Amino acid sequence: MAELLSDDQVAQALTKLESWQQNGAALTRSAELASFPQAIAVVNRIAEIAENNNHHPDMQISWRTVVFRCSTHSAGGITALDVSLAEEIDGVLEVFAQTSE
Ligand SMILES: C[C@H](O)[C@H](O)[C@H]1CNC2=NC(N)=NC(=O)C2=N1
Repeated sequence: MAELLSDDQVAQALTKLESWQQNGAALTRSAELASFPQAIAVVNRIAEIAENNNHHPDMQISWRTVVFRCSTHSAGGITALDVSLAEEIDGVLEVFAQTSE
């Protein structure tokens, strides 16, 4: 089972996850996409990644804005799996940001 990260380890991870913050037992970020269809495309791509990794974020869609929340339910907090998932989410968002310019 994935081990909970210490506060220092979370802080260290956040130095490389500039769009993310810690909210209690989760890492969270918000992203505004170019359109609602783009937001749905991002959610679908991340769903594929999450399913492949068997580690799933919470995703709240509000028109073009998606809020992501990464926490390891089985551990009750933030683990390395959440840091990796946040990095993957940032990668997807970078691809969609470039295509919408
Ligand atoms: C049975 C299945 O492997 C587990 O429920 C997985 C699925 N996806 C998961 N996702 C997240 N974020 N946390 C988990 O503990 C988790 N567990």
